[in-house]
Amino acid sequence: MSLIVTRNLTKRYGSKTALDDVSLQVEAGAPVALVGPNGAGKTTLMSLMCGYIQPDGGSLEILGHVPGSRQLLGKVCALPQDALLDPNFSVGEQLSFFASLQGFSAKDARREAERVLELVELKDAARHKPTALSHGMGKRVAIAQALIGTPQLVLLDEPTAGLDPANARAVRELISHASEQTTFLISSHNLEELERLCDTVLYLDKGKLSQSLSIKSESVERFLTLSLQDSAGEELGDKLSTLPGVHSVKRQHNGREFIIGFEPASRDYGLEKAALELLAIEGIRYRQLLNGKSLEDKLFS
Ligand SMILES: Nc1ncnc2c1ncn2[C@@H]1O[C@H](COP(=O)(O)OP(=O)(O)OP(=O)(O)O)[C@@H](O)[C@H]1O
Repeated sequence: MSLIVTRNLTKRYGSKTALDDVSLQVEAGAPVALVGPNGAGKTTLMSLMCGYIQPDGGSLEILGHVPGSRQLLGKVCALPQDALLDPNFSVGEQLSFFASLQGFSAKDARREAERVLELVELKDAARHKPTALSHGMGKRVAIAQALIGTPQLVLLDEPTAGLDPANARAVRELISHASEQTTFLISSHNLEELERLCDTVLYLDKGKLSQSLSIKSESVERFLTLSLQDSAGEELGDKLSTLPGVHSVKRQHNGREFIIGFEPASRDYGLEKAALELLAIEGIRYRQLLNGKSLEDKLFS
């Protein structure tokens, strides 16, 4: 059974249509990205999935049930963008309480709190009050809260917003790790991060699902993305076009990036070598040479 199915899902706030006829299907598995500009309807879609608000048209089912129904208790969890814990109780007490709300006995609830804190590598934080935690630790605790009871679907809104690179990486790693049991739907503006984590991207724009693409299924072999330290002119594009197997070169970001399309048959790393040799001859310094297009390019080119 599909994890999420929406058919012609529509939500209005007064005269504003926040979600417009959205039909999509998500299967359980690797994390799914939900992207789109500000006001595109991402939070609205997540709120509908949580059952916090009701649709005005169409249908939405999670694991075959209407959001908010008893059958989904403990199976769907959400980490809102600004999840807050009560400053008056210790982290362990609060997580045990949330576990008991899901039906765990008092003893099992304490164990479950310990288990999820261990998952986010914050076992020692159990006795601390939330005010004693750094922002990054607080975010990890909130994710631990979302993992109580090993739900089948966890909705994450900007899970690494405001985190330093080390904490952001820790959060990404724990999402990857927990993905073996739980499917994450991640709303974020950080495309680079989503690309690392997710297999599928849902792109909302002005309330409409304008694209749904599988990042992994697209052949990553047919493009190279060359990023330079400084910008280079069209001449570099012309020279790259003459390399064996190249069928297109797109210059972008004021000449700081070139997307090189090439024939899959020429996939023997010869092209990478030839491109790097060309840069060396031209005295052009590069930042990186990546296989495939960035998610940004896939969505917007
Ligand atoms: N409670 C509300 N009342 C009226 N309009 C709302 C309400 N919530 C959202 N909207 C409007 O619905 C549209 C979709 O908003 P939503 O918050 O779902 O977008 P979003 O994609 O999450 O945006 P962001 O990336 O800025 O968080 C916006 O135009 C927003 O102004």
